[in-house]
Amino acid sequence: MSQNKTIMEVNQELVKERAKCNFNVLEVTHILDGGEKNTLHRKKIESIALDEGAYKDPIPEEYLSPKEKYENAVRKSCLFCKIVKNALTEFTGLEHFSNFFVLRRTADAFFKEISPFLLHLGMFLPTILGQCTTEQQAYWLPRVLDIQIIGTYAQTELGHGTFIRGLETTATYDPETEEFVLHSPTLTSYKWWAGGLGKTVNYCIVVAQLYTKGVCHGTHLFIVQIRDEETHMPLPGIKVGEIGAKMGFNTADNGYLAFDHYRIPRQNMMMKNAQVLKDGTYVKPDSHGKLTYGTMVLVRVILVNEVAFNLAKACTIATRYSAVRRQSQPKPNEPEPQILDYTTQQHKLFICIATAHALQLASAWLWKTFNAVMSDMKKGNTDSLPELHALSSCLKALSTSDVTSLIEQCRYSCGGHGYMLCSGLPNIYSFVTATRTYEGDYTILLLQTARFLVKAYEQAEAGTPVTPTVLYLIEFVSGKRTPWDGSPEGIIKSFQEIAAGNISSCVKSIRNRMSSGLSFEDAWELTTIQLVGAAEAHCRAVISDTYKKEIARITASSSTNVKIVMEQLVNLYLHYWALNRTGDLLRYSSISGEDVANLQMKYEELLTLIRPNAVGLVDAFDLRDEILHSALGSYDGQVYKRLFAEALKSPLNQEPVNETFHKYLKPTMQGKL
Ligand SMILES: CCCCCCCC/C=C\CCCC(=O)SCCNC(=O)CCNC(=O)[C@H](O)C(C)(C)COP(=O)(O)OP(=O)(O)OC[C@H]1O[C@@H](n2cnc3c(N)ncnc32)[C@H](O)[C@@H]1OP(=O)(O)O
Ligand SMILES: Cc1cc2nc3c(=O)[nH]c(=O)nc-3n(C[C@H](O)[C@H](O)[C@H](O)COP(=O)(O)OP(=O)(O)OC[C@H]3O[C@@H](n4cnc5c(N)ncnc54)[C@H](O)[C@@H]3O)c2cc1C
Repeated sequence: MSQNKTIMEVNQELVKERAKCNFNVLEVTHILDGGEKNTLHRKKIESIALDEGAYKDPIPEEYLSPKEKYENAVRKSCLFCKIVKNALTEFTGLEHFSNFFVLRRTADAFFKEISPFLLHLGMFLPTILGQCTTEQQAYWLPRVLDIQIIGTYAQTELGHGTFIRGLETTATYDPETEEFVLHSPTLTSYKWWAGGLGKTVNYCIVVAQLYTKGVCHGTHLFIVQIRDEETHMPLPGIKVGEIGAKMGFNTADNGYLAFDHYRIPRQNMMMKNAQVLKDGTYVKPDSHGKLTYGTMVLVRVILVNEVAFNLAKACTIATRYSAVRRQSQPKPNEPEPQILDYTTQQHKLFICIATAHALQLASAWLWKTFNAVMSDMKKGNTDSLPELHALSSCLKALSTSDVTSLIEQCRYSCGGHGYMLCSGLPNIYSFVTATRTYEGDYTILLLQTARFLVKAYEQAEAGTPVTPTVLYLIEFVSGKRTPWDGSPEGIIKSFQEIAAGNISSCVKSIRNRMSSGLSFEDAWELTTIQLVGAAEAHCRAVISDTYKKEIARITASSSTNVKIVMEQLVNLYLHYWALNRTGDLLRYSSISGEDVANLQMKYEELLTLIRPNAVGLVDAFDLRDEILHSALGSYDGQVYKRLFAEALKSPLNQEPVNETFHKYLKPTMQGKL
């Protein structure tokens, strides 16, 4: 286990916990990394980036002013890139993204909040890979990968984020000069939010309404230089700045951008899908109308992995702390128990461990699906894009929403100390809660999935084939039901029945509303609460099914105890969500009140079974202390020593008496103010 260089003796509570663990921790680490080779590769990159301690801050980030925080984050972004440059240049295509995940994870040691370069690697680079022609890539990629230029992705405007078709920035083609003229006609058309735009980047992908020969062809993507490469001054015709203080992301210099008839060369339109020829002729993409939305789909896929990783961090912190912390005295004359021994604490934490596994595996599966669809699309086949869009939308929505709640649950589980910034939990929370909004708001994305589900339901009714993730609809419309048996497979089946039942209810509501005279749009609108519920139920069934199948596949050759503990976590996940949805189960499956009571008993048994392995399970995430940034969650469990050491760093503790005593307190207390 690679750990922080500032070694303290390991707390005896954790020594005992580790001795109790009955499975091979490294074996589980390999499962989570996708194989031993990946673990070794990850550790190598972590070692290159972290062993020399370059991530360390002279002054803790939280005590810096906003400007100093930003400057420190830029310094460390450059340092990080310098250190991992070789790994960066391996990004020759999307298939090398495993490196990308490792680098993203390692970078957390450098940033308690966010790197101002996040969008350069997270969106600028992937958009160039996904939206540029081969010739354009040959021009831009070396500059991007070598960090000769730094870019971001500016789509959202002050007036519109969700509704992309409503964006107001225009790009009007001028055949005389073979240039596009970018313009921001209103205040609401100002680009708003792009990470790194405020002060860091000199290039930017801009999403704008394309006009040529007097016709608007909808939104397209353009690469735009916004700052001088030597002086970094905004170029004439560009208004750019930072949008101000936020709940998190404060080192990401999210920015605004406006254009005053700003000209860019024709070649700067990203032309993989649609083109504008020299004379202004527009060439439409011949396959799918939403290909310019490709980066959003990719980043939604990536975000499932991202939040799984953040949940792993949060539950590592909270579980280790709960093993060290003792509180209350339920039995007289006995020692105070470790808080991890309280069943309610196990209820708060073990679902977090199981969810981190479930989402990690679902994200790996989604990643494979994404690559398969991309490879089909290279051959001109876009048939599976709607299913990928529906899947990536609901998985992004549900994973970010679940993880946001569970991270907050981890903080609650650490009592008062969880509220300290040095616990690490507030920073993890403020980062993850934003993921629920950006790259497609929760409700919006579930409604996109619902569109797909309603269509799939109609196909199933009509007897036409449906895609793999909605096959369960065929059984449902044929009236076949599986009797409740309480097995893991049975629970998954019942989740599918809940999803199918919910979709069927939505379809009925829409049809009833339309037959009473409403338009489709109005009937749909009035049904949206149910539609969101149906998409959520579908996604829960997909995650549960994938989690169970992937664990069975991956652990087929694992040692017995690893198999057992992994299966316990799968069952815990299934029981937790079944109990959470008893209303739906009673409505759509054959479960009885007694079955619900049995489900509860089984759930509580699982908590007891998992308890001795809890610390081993979070150790298996193999998160270096430098990445955790937590006084509560470090590998050595020296919670109190670390909390006190953090308190001593407070600027208020650098002098015995603060000057406000002489200025205000003393005069007030002496009645002289
Ligand atoms: C390891 C790296 C770490 C993390 C990575 C980086 C993180 C960086 C941090 C922050 C980055 C934040 C970046 C951003 O937020 S960028 C801005 C993102 N914005 C959004 O996501 C906006 C959300 N809105 C939309 O996606 C769409 O506008 C919409 C809501 C889906 C509606 O679009 P539109 O009005 O054009 O479409 P319709 O509703 O009319 O639908 C028409 C049909 O098209 C289908 N559709 C829609 N989108 C897609 C798609 N992406 N792919 C395929 N198909 C799509 C839709 O379902 C309709 O189909 P139908 O068959 O029903 O007609
Ligand atoms: C930290 C952070 C970083 C970001 N980084 C970037 C970036 O780098 N680049 C970029 O371009 N953008 C970025 N964004 C912007 C982000 O993508 C948008 O904020 C997001 O897509 C939501 O859009 P909105 O803000 O317009 O919300 P709105 O659409 O105004 O949503 C407000 C509310 O209205 C509801 N609503 C809206 N439309 C409907 C509907 N049709 N039906 C039902 N309910 C609806 C939503 O569900 C939500 O509850 C970032 C945002 C954040 C918070």
